[in-house]
This record gives sequence, C-alpha cells and structure tokens, in this order.
Amino acid sequence: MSMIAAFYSGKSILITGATGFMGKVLMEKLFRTSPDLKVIYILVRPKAGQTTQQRVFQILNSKLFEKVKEVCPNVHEKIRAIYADLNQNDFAISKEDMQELLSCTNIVFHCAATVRFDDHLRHAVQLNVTATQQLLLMASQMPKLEAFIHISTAFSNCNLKHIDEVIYPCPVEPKKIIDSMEWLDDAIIDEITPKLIGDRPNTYTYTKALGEMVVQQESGNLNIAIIRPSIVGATWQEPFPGWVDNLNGPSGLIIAAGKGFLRAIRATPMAVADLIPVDTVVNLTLAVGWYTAVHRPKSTLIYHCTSGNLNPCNWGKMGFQVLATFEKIPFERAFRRPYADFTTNTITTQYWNAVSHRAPAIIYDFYLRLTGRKPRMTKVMNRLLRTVSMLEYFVNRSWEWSTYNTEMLMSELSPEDQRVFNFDVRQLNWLEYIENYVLGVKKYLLKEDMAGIPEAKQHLKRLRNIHYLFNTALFLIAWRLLIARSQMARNVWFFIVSFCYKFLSYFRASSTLKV
Ligand SMILES: CCCCCCCCCCCCCCCC(=O)SCCNC(=O)CCNC(=O)[C@H](O)C(C)(C)COP(=O)(O)OP(=O)(O)OC[C@H]1O[C@@H](n2cnc3c(N)ncnc32)[C@H](O)[C@@H]1OP(=O)(O)O
Ligand SMILES: NC(=O)C1=CN([C@@H]2O[C@H](COP(=O)(O)OP(=O)(O)OC[C@H]3O[C@@H](n4cnc5c(N)ncnc54)[C@H](OP(=O)(O)O)[C@@H]3O)[C@@H](O)[C@H]2O)C=CC1
Repeated sequence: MSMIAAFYSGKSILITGATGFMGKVLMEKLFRTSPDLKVIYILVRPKAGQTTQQRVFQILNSKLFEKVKEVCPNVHEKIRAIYADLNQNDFAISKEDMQELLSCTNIVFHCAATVRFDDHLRHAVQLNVTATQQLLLMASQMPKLEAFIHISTAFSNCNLKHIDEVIYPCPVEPKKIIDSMEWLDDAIIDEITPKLIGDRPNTYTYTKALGEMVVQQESGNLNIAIIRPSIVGATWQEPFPGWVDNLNGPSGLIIAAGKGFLRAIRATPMAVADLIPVDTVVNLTLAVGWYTAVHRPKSTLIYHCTSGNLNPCNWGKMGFQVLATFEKIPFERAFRRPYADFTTNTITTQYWNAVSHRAPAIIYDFYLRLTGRKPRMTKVMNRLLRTVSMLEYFVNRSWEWSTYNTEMLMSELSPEDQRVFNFDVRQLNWLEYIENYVLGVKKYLLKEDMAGIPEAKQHLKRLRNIHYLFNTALFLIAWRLLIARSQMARNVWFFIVSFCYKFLSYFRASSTLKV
C-alpha cells in the first residue's frame, strides 16, 4: 500500500490554480490514487463566458479525467468549486465559504500564478506576491492545516548560474513592493520596472522570487515547503503520455515549427534544455505534501524539480528529435515544411527572420489580398517573433540546480511510493518523451485526427515541390538578370554551355565506337 496515497485519504485539500496546466494534473492524480480523500476545494473564477461550475464540469469531462471516473465514480461530489478571484481582497470568497475553508482544510497546494513573462508589474505582484501573502494569512487561521505547499519556479533566481535549495533575498523587501504598487501610477511603475527586476529577464521570474521571500517571512508556525520546477512539459507517463493543454514553454514553439512558421531560433544547441514532465512535478508535489505533514521538517525545505543535473538533454538534441518526429507525425495544413535552424549568431538570426519568416509572410499576405481575402500572416509572424524573443533568454543559457532535498526525499519513499509517485527523472528516455510530446501537441492542442496523417504527408510533399520550383525559378531569374548585366557572367555561362556540349559529344562518340 502506498503511504502517500493513504495519507491523502480522508483529507480536505485546497488547491489554487486548479484550472491551470499543473493544477489539473495534480487533481487528477489525487483523485486517482486517493479516491477516498474527503474533498478537494478549488478556488475558481468565471472565465471566457463560463461559470465556475461549467469550468469544473468541463475539466471533469475531459480526456484527462477518464481514468479518474473509473476509480472514483463520485468525483463530482468530492470537488467543491469555490468562487474566488485572487486579485481581490480576501479573494472575494463568501463568508460561508471562507468559514468552511478555514475550519476544514488539511493541506494547501498553492499553484495559482500569472506565468506571462511580460505581465505588468502591478498585476504580477498582485497575483504572485500579494495573493501568496493573503493565502498564507488564511492558512495561519486553519486549525487543521498539516502542510502548505507553494509552487514556485526554478527560474526565480535565473540571474544566478548555480542555484541551491535556499531562498535568495531580492534587494527590495516584498512588503515595500506591495505597498508601493498601491499608490504608484502605471507610468512610474513602467519606469522603475527594469531597475527593480535588475538582471532577471522579466516580471514573472522577479515576482516569483518575491513570492518565495513572502513565504519565508510569513511562514510563522506553518509547515511549509517550496517546489521549484523548471520548464514544465507534457505528461511523461500519467495518466497517459503526451497530455498538454496550453501553449506555454516549448508547446507553442513545437506548433510554430511543425506548422512551418518558425524556421530558425536564436538558441545555443549545447545549452541544457531543462524540461520536466508535468506528472513528475505533480508526483514530487504530492510526496512533498506527505513528507512535510508527517515529518514536519524544522525549516522550510525547497525542492528543485529539474532534469539537467540528473538526466541532461540539450536544445540541439531536442530540436533534432522534434523535427524527426514531424517526419513521422506531421501536422495538418502546414504553411511551410518544418525546419528549424538553431543559431547563436544575432546577424544570422536577423537574416533568417527577414528571409525565412517575414518575407514568406508578406508574400502570403500579398496572395491573400490578390484573392480578395484579409491579410493576416504578417501579424501572426510578428506575434510569434515577439514570443520567440521572450523565450530566447531560456534557450541560450544553462543553469545548475542542486537537488539534495529532492534526492533525500526520493530515498525516504518506500519502493511502492517510489513507483506510484515516481519523480526520478533519470528513468526518462528523452527521445521517446519528445516523440510523445509532439504527438500530444497534435492530438490535445491542435485536436488533429491521426487519420489525417497521410493527407498531411501529401501536403508536405506538395510544399517541397513548390519549394524546389520556387528556388529554381528564383535562380533562373537571378541568373538571367546577371547575364544581361555582366560580361563576366556571360563568359562563365558560355564556358559552362560549351563544356557540357563537348562532354555530351565525347560521350556520344565513345558510345558509338563501342557498338
Ligand atoms: C524545433 C522546436 C524546438 C522547440 C524549442 C522550445 C524552446 C522553448 C523554450 C521555453 C522556455 C520557457 C522557460 C520558462 C519556464 C517558466 O518557468 S515560465 C512558465 C511558462 N510561461 C510561459 O511560457 C509564458 C510565455 N508566454 C507569454 O508570456 C505570453 O504569451 C507572450 C509570449 C508574452 C505573448 O503575449 P501576447 O502577445 O499578449 O500574446 P497572448 O495573448 O499570450 O497570445 C497571442 C497569440 O500567441 C499565441 N501564443 C501564446 N504563447 C505562445 C507560445 N509560447 N508560442 C506560440 N504561440 C503562442 C496564443 O495562442 C495567441 O494566439 P491567438 O489566440 O491570438 O491566435
Ligand atoms: N508552466 C511552467 O512551465 C511552469 C510553471 N511553474 C509554476 O507552476 C504553477 C502552475 O503553473 P501552470 O499550471 O503552468 O500555469 P497556468 O497558467 O496553466 O495556470 C495558472 C492558474 O492560476 C489561476 N489564476 C490566475 N489568476 C487568477 C486569479 N486572479 N484568480 C484565481 N485564479 C487565478 C489560473 O486560473 P484561470 O484558469 O482562471 O486563469 C490557473 O488556474 C505556477 O505557480 C507557475 O509559476 C513553474 C515553473 C514552470
């Protein structure tokens, strides 16, 4: 019997960010391995015209939860969606709901965050810092609370090269930042943002670092742990390989490359691609919840959930495997044939952006205009290049994260727990994982049918022929123009033609002699 699974039985668990990528996988695993848990409270806001109930209904009826329904048929009764907006005071939770949360919760998993790199500092602070502070305040009023697990990111200290499992202080105290966000206007915040974030690349990593400081300062008597995952990718094994449901991290770029929009990126092929499957992060999170509640470590432990030091893969290998998978499993209706050049040179990147990204978009928009349709490709391309420029920071550097606590925890687990809550990334086969990732992107993000693969392959063949035809035509036109203008080019041309003629004559003569 798994000790971790048994620990969560009968428990009331509060999850923030349960509608997000990681939150859904966390809920799924909890229900599947501990169907006897008492209740999962999730803080949800209405979104995109859906009420909180409709959102929960949609999640529970998704493919991700198919296995859960078999082991926990009354899952609908065990999930309690509580209306909440983490941007509001007291999260806008009703008094009755708040009372229930405070009196019943045993474990808190705080996953909610804004993960947008370019979020306005005010908004990023509100969600990643102030909301964390408020949640800790709530937690301090929960008499039955056994553990509070905060999800941070391995990149919260990406300004350092070697990162230990400790909290590194930011120069300005989080409390001061929270206060100043209340009275500074947007223009001033915009002005001071670069100074505040310093050598971090964006407001996301900065506010996640502030969030960790808040956890440290406000922990009081709470039993707290922090988990720092690196780049979270599709599921490795559970509930099935390749599941992914948003464009963050590599997923968006896999689509862009597979559809032929993205053909080059400024990336260092030898830099470590510190990807970690979402189910690995969830398994570690649940193991940490158990360990923190049962063993009650004296201080707040930080767990790095990374792959680089245990089972490294680099961007070059990853890109190669992604492209190789497109050969077997192409995406439908590609704009151009998938190809991705990783270059570290800024001038080469600009050349590729002009020739391979912007020019085809302009030509395609011109074609759309000619055929009476609305041009759109230039806009899509500009957005994509902006996204790529924001991710470039992470694909041109390598970090070293120490993983003593994570390895210590692994050794504390029983063999059964090591199997059921496996977070040993050394067992991951990258080639297989990446292939499943690409397949998952096709199935769950693009919602493409596998039956369409032969047609997709045909389409790529047509694109290849168009490519050859286009290049030949371009070459001939360029050559014709050169001949018309340069005596030297004409001489070369006559030399080649006469050489070919002589060679053919000689060949014909020698074959006649043989006969
Ligand atoms: C050969 C292949 C090799 C693969 C090689 C992979 C390398 C991959 C390195 C990753 C490295 C991350 C390392 C951080 C790890 C953490 O810890 S951070 C957690 C992850 N967070 C993220 O990834 C957030 C990144 N995204 C953002 O911040 C924002 O989307 C951006 C980039 C600022 C764009 O903002 P925006 O212009 O306002 O656009 P937004 O409204 O978000 O979306 C606009 C459009 O772009 C699309 N879009 C959004 N994000 C993306 C994306 N990532 N990609 C493409 N399209 C996107 C949207 O679907 C939308 O399309 P439409 O619906 O309009 O058709
Ligand atoms: N994805 C990654 O690569 C990595 C993620 N992380 C961390 O993991 C955690 C989970 O990330 P991930 O699941 O990928 O992120 P998602 O963007 O998929 O999910 C974010 C969650 O936060 C919720 N949320 C955001 N704003 C509010 C609000 N105002 N009120 C209530 N809920 C809100 C979202 O709700 P809604 O659905 O309503 O928007 C959603 O459930 C985060 O803490 C992130 O920093 C760390 C490293 C890498």
